[in-house]
Amino acid sequence: MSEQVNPFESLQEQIDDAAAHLDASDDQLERLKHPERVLETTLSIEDDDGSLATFKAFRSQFNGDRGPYKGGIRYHPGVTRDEVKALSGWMAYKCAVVDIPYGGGKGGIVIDPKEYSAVELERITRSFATELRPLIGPDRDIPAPDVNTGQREMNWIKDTYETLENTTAPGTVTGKAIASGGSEGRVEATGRSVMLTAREAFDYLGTDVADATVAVQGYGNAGAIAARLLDERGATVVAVSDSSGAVYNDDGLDAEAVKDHKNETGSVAEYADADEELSNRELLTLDVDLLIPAALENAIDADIAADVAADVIVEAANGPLTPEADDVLADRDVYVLPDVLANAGGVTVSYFEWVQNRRRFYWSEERVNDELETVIVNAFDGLVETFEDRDLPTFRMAAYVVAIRRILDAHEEGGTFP
Ligand SMILES: NC(=O)C1=CN([C@@H]2O[C@H](COP(=O)(O)OP(=O)(O)OC[C@H]3O[C@@H](n4cnc5c(N)ncnc54)[C@H](OP(=O)(O)O)[C@@H]3O)[C@@H](O)[C@H]2O)C=CC1
Ligand SMILES: O=C(O)CCC(=O)C(=O)O
Repeated sequence: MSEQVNPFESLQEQIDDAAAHLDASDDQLERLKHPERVLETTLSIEDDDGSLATFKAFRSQFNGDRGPYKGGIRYHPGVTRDEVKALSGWMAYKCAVVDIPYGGGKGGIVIDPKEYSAVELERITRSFATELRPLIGPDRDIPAPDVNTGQREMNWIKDTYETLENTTAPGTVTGKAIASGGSEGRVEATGRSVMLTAREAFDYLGTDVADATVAVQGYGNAGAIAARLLDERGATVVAVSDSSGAVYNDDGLDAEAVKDHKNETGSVAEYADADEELSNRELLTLDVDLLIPAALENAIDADIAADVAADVIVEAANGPLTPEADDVLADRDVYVLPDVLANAGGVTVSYFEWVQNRRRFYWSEERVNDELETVIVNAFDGLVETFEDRDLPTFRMAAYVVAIRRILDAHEEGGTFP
């Protein structure tokens, strides 16, 4: 991955590009290029050997014009302040694209969780939750899972918050286990919106995703579930990867069996039914119909973009293309369905979870999936309408035009507090 591209600068460049297509002043747009506030803190815990261990951690609250800040918490050694700021901005634009009543936030801890025991991770998470407590809450800022976090971490955050506040407030955090007030369908939601976006995109282009060959980079929550749902629809998933490598089978991989293999061994590598192992670059430049980057930012730079052979890219990850790669792919007429639409299923079902928590009334999985489909299809249709009516260069630009207008409208309606 190209280290030198700063995701926060990429986000700001995207807003600058959108400016040409918007009726908004420079000052209005400047406000939408920076977070409203960022918490930077150092967590310290006693590790299993009794020594002190410290970790840098961040929470960025980007924009709250449309509702409480909302977004995941990432555990990764590559987390930086600027990465978290960028991810919080993409959350604000994403929530506006799918028109759910949230602003954008994101958090992260600089840690490789694979190096710590479950007990240590619980201490670290509870320490972070304690630092976050004054900032979060069901009407302030609502964390959720991201890379290397899931139900377990969300349950710990909820429990810490509720204990310190002496209350029950399950809507303080989403992506919880069902027994802790989670929603049916949340675990699958991000992969489901990737599948729905791919389905709609192929339909728009006059083909059927069921006939598509697919490569997926990243085999965690977003990537593995998108692969499974596409496999179930009849698409042929020929290649998948994780941080240890990539596997390929010309006749198609069984997405669920690859996941079982990864659960057993920790990696997709050496999956028995693979014809061959590929490098990361080989996977990203495979001659497939659909490429799904589902790992981290900057996975595809201009150099790789020049060799991408897929017709359609659906961004499951946040910010997987550098701005230069975006330009190269637009010039080459590769259709890119942007992250702020394609992976918005996660935050959409988080919104459903929050609604259910507030009403203390829980929905069936069928209802969750139906309502998610309506949100994603409506957002897709709105984006296509803007793309065509305004003759915009990319779907990403259409998404920013829609989202920025919605955020500015909310801000203007709110008036000015001196
Ligand atoms: N979880 C969610 O609800 C949402 C997630 N997203 C975005 O989706 C992306 C993935 O998140 P998520 O699936 O939750 O995270 P996970 O931690 O569940 O999975 C991340 C996957 O990416 C793999 N990976 C990491 N580095 C590389 C690399 N260099 N090459 C190939 N694979 C790599 C990891 O490999 P390994 O398993 O070997 O570590 C893992 O399989 C992120 O951009 C996230 O922000 C967006 C919306 C919602
Ligand atoms: O579910 C959520 O609130 C946010 C998920 C997330 O972090 C993302 O969409 O990038």
